[in-house]
Amino acid sequence: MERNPGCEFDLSWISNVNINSNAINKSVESIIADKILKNEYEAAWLLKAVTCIDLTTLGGDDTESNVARLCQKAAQPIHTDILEGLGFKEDDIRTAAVCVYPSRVKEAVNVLKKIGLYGKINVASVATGFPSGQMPLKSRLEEIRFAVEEGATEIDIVINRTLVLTGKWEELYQEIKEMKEACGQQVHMKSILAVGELDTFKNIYKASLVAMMAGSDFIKTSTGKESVNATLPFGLVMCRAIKDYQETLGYKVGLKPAGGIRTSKDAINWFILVKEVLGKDWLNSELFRFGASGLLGDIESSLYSFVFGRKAPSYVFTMG
Ligand SMILES: O=C[C@H](O)COP(=O)(O)O
Repeated sequence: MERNPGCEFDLSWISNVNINSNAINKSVESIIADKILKNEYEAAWLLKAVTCIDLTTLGGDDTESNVARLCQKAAQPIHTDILEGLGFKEDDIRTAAVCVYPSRVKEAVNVLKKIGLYGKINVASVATGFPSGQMPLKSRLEEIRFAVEEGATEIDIVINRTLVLTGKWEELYQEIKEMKEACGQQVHMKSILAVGELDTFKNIYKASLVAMMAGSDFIKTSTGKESVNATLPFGLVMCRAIKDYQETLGYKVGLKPAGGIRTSKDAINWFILVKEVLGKDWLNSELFRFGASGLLGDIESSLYSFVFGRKAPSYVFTMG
């Protein structure tokens, strides 16, 4: 798949945007309503969801050992007995990435290299003054370069919300473009819009387009640290921007909902939304990720119930 190279900044594209909030909320309700999946389809979707997870730890108390555990869990996210019950082998399923702070990147890289999975499981790093983005541009760019040098294969930048809220769209474009350049050719860039702080659906749509014009490989809803994070209405607005961008320029940009996604039901609802609005092409880790620290446990527990026909005992799952 050809990656999004971005395009020139085009103010006229974002100038005449109108979004009806009620219509967005109603559309989400109708897209999600009545979609009852058969159990076996649900199990298949949940396994697919696991392969789309950026398994995340972004705590002030992160250490080398919990990063190592995160990487082990990313390598074997689902208990072997459950996988066997579903007809899979131990190493068939792994998460798309682990996601850590820049200072923890090298530790993740070392663990993944040791178990032979560096390059198969991505190492994503948040950067650019995560979560607020309120740092001088120079240090935000420096942070990207540091994470890349440490071995990050994906960078999750946070956009400067001040520029959105004051309508400085071209400046926003320039900043994100510089961030993309700092990532280099190989490393994929996800742009976190922090939608819960952008005030209006219109701003979310515009920020999505600007981030794509500046060359983002993915647009991501949230840092997980805002008071409102990944909601389906925000997701619908971002999906529509992705679709408009693809219809206009021909490039497919990925979506990463992140923040507060905790349950199997949440994961399935996101898949339904993306499938309905963007189509099946988006239902894989090249174009879709869940940023989540706590989703995996619930998915594993749902799959356990599917395979063994009873609720999982609490001692079975220890993390994620
Ligand atoms: O980028 C990922 C988010 O920080 C994860 O948020 P979460 O801890 O609410 O799952």
